[in-house]
Amino acid sequence: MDNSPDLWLSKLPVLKTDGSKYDRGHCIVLGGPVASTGAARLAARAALRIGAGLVSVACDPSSLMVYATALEAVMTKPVKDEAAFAALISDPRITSLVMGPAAGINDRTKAFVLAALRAGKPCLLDADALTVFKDDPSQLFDAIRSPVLLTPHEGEFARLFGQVTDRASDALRAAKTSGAVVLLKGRDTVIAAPDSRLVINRNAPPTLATAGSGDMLAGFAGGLMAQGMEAFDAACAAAWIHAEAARLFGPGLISEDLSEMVPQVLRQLTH
Ligand SMILES: NC(=O)C1=CN([C@@H]2O[C@H](COP(=O)(O)OP(=O)(O)OC[C@H]3O[C@@H](n4cnc5c(N)ncnc54)[C@H](O)[C@@H]3O)[C@@H](O)[C@H]2O)[C@@H](O)CC1
Ligand SMILES: Nc1ncnc2c1ncn2[C@@H]1O[C@H](COP(=O)(O)OP(=O)(O)O)[C@@H](O)[C@H]1O
Repeated sequence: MDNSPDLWLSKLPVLKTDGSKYDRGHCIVLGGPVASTGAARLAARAALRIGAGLVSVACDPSSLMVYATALEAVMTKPVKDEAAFAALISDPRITSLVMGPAAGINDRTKAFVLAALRAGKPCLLDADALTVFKDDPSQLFDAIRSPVLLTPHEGEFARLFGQVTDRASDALRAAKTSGAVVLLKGRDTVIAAPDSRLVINRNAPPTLATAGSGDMLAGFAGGLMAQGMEAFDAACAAAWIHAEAARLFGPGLISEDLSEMVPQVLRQLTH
């Protein structure tokens, strides 16, 4: 089935007139090391723009100053180790986690992902949060119990599930194997659920082939999950909104522009 707003428009978060920011969810984005903070910052901004009430970047104390000076509405939380991270996300007001964009391919990222999955929070895993399991993908699949969305590009997909040959059937197989919703990125993005739901997103322009656009997509989907949207619906909505934002912006797009186009896309969708 092709993706369109008909599939998820009625499930987009609706604001309570007397609600507070806490009613709109709190998304935690895992920050990376000091030399590569951009990807998590893009994802955090995207999560905020799509409507999460609060967004925090959780990062090592050594990179805190970079995040703290570069971010305004997004908050920062220093977490020195896995125990500190587990304590942070145990707060019931934390409603989703986005992990992976430039997080680092190392044991720390792996331990934090496993801690997040143990906590049972809705999790979006992308980029390095997938690559860290390339030597033992079953360690990741065995840990998946909560609602999880995996958002690999074809290179990341191959590390966990093998080379892509048929995008739709490979994504479905991956969703069943992992127990997670799988969003396989590309010109046409395939979204597959373990219960065999399958949607193909076809409105993406080639201007999206630019560094960081996948990080923005992660933030959009994670931000919708923070507001209570189910992982599959959040993936479909995020993929469509991401592509529509790029289409409306037109030539010269850089990833930063995507979050700034969200108000226009949402206005068109909801009026
Ligand atoms: N501003 C930033 O800080 C940015 C940081 N990024 C981070 O940089 C790290 C490396 O990301 P990469 O995406 O380069 O991934 P990787 O370095 O993990 O993989 C790239 C390799 O995968 C293979 N591949 C196959 N299909 C591919 C496809 N459709 N797209 C890309 N590669 C494909 C290629 O062999 C390519 O060399 C990640 O942590 C990522 O989050 C990127 O997101 C770009 C922006
Ligand atoms: N040729 C293309 N046409 C349309 N969309 C594309 C094209 N190439 C990449 N994209 C989209 O751009 C995004 C790239 O994400 P990703 O590969 O993770 O990049 P990055 O790691 O730089 O963020 C994905 O959403 C993907 O679907």
